Amino acid sequence: MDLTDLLPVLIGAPVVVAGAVAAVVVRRRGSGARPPADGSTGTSTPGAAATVVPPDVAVEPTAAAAETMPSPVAADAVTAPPLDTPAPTAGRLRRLRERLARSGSPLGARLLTVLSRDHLGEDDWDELEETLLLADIGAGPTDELMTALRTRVRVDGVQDGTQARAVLREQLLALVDPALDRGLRTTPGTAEDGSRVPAVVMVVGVNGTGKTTTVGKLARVLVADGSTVVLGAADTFRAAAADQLQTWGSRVGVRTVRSDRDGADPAAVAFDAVKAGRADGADVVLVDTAGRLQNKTGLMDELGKITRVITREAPLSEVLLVLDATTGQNGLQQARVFGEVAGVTGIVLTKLDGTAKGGIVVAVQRELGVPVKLVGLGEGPDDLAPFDPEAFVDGLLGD
Ligand SMILES: Nc1nc2c(ncn2[C@@H]2O[C@H](COP(=O)(O)OP(=O)(O)OP(=O)(O)O)[C@@H](O)[C@H]2O)c(=O)[nH]1
Repeated sequence: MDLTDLLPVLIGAPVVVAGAVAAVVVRRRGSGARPPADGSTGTSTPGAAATVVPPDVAVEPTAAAAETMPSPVAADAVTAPPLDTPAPTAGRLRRLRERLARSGSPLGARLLTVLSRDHLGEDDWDELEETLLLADIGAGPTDELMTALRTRVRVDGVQDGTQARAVLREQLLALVDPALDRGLRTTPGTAEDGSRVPAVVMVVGVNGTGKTTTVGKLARVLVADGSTVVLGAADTFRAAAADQLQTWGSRVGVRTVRSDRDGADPAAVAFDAVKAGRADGADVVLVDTAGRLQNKTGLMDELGKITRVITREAPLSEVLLVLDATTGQNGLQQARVFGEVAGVTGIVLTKLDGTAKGGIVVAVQRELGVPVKLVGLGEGPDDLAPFDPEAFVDGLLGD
């Protein structure tokens, strides 16, 4: 599958050719490296509930920004570092798939080794089952796959490695479910009064799973495709999270709405972000949230409040749950809780590069009944890819 197949799936918008993207997004090529640690590229106003932080470019402030910014934005532009150019998406897909193939090969290789044996005895079937369970596919899907494989082997026989691969590919693909709608809803909508409202994507999940990083990477993808984006730093629990987000944004010319105080009301920041996005005519507002809530009631209260205030300005288009693929059963437990409290519409599975347990994709989709839409495959700024079932299964099996 190539870029033209992929991008509409990711953002539900027309594909923009690379040259046009560059023209829209980038003034100058940057290093492409990870965001700097200081995040100190914008201005902020003490005392305000939330501050609109301009990107490092001479962008006209929005009405909301103008209320809160103490000095003209253009002053920053003189000394601002150059903007990044997000990696070309065509090359990115190939690179990420190769990485997936490397990380997933233990699963695919082990399965294929067993399945290619001459006569499959019970020990071989046990080995297959164990391999699937160890890869975090989950008990139910493992049973299904075992039954399907046994049937295929009995009916058709598996003569050689090529045939074994074809059978396995078909069955794994069925488990991952290519029919699920994995498109991200990032198209602006219309308010009751007929005015244009941005698509609002809220990102939730336990701390450390990669939420802020994912919001930053996603902003790059959207910007690269020609969308205008505003970020909302509603993870007010950890002060550094707002700095981190602001840094991601400023690298691609995206403004961040944040609070200047630790522990500020996340709902107020989220509201201000959506309001700024609306005033700004942005296409998408991405809202980062905190995940450090001790119990389910607290989580429900906080996410419920954020959702309520956001929807006063614009409906929520997506609630993306970020899960760390390396956490296995813990991740599934988290998924269950967030699924109950947050109305999750899609899953982002991060750190797939750090595990051979790609089977978690299947388990988590089953657990929540919503599709994996994006996968994180590294710490680099462009290591986020739309989840593509065929590429994923091919990655697991190795090309
Ligand atoms: N290897 C790898 N690392 C990742 C990936 N995504 C995120 N990370 C790393 O995971 C760590 C945590 O990421 P954050 O984005 O800060 O996590 P968070 O969920 O926002 O955490 P809090 O702000 O504490 O709630 C960082 O070191 C990221 O670089 C990925 O796909 N692969």
